[in-house]
Amino acid sequence: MTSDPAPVREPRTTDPQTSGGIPVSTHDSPLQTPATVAGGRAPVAPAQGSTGHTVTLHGVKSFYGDNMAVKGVDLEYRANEVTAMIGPSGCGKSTLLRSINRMHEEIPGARVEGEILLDGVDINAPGTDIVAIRRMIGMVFQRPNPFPTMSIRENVAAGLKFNKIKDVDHDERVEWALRGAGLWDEVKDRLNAPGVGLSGGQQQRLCIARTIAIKPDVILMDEPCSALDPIATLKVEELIQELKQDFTIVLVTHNMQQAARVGDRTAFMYLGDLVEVDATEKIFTNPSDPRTEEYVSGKFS
Ligand SMILES: Nc1ncnc2c1ncn2[C@@H]1O[C@H](COP(=O)(O)OP(=O)(O)OP(=O)(O)O)[C@@H](O)[C@H]1O
Repeated sequence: MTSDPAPVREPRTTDPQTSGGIPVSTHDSPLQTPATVAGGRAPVAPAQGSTGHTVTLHGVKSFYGDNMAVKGVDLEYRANEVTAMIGPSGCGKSTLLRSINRMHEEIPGARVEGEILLDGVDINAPGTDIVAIRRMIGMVFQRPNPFPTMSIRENVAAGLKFNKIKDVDHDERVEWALRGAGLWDEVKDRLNAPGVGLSGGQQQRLCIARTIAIKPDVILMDEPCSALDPIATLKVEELIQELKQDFTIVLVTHNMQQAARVGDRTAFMYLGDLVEVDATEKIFTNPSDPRTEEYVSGKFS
C-alpha cells in the first residue's frame, strides 16, 4: 500500500447515496427489479453495529447440464473477513464462486439449486435484478483484464458509467479507488495512458480499483495472483488484507501459502463437496478431516 491514508476505510454506512449506485427499490428486497435509480440505494441492512456484509449458502448445488459440480454446500462468508477457498483442480471452487454472483448461469445448460443469501436476501429469488447483484458482488478474475482501448482513468470509471452512477464525482471516485487499490502513486501522473500499458501486477490492481470503484459489498477473487510474479503477488495480498476492512472477500487460490497468509478462514473443497471450513490456522495445523490433512500436507494436489 502507499503511504496515503487508506481511502477504502471510509465508513460506507454513512454514505448510502454513493454506495455503488445500487438500485433503490420500493420492493421488499433491494435486489428486486425494476429498481435502477442512478447513484443510490436502500442498502441491504447489515447486521446491527456492523459495516460489513455476509453471504450465506444453504445447500448450494451447481450443475453443468446433468453434471453436479458443486454438491450441496453450506457455508457462511463472514463480513470483513477473507475466506480462502482451496482444493484440488476441478473440485468446484470457481463454479461455486461464479454461482455467488450469478455468472454461472450464463453458461448454457448451467443452473444453481439451493439458497444464496446476501445479508439474508436470496439473490436467486424470482424478479431479482442480476445487474444489481453483480454491482453488490464484484469479481476479480485470474488474468488482469483491463479494457484494452481505455485509459487508466476510463478503466476505473467504466463501472460507474456502465451502472449509470451519475451523482458522484467520477474523478474523485477514480482517485479513491486507485488509492484503495494501492496504485494511485504509481499512476497519478499518467491517468490518460492506456491501462494495458501497466505491468501485470499493476493491471491486476487496476482491475481491483475498477471493482471497488462501484463500492460493492462483497468481492469474489478467482486466483487473482496466478498470473503475477512474487512481488506483485505480495502487493495484491497486502491489498486484500486492507480491503477486508470494507469488503467481504472470497479468495479462490491454488496457493496454500497464500491461503495461510491472507485467509482468516479457509474452506477446503473436494470433488464438489465442502469438506470443512475453519480458522485458517486450524485448517493448516489441525484440520478435522483426514482429506484436508492430506491436501494441506501436499499428499495430493
Ligand atoms: N463450462 C463448463 N462446462 C462443463 N463443465 C465444466 C465447466 N466448467 C467447469 N466444469 C466442470 O466442473 C467441475 C468443477 O470445475 P471448476 O472449474 O469449478 O473447479 P476448480 O476447483 O475451480 O478447478 P481449478 O482449480 O482447476 O480452477 C469440473 O469437473 C469441471 O470439469
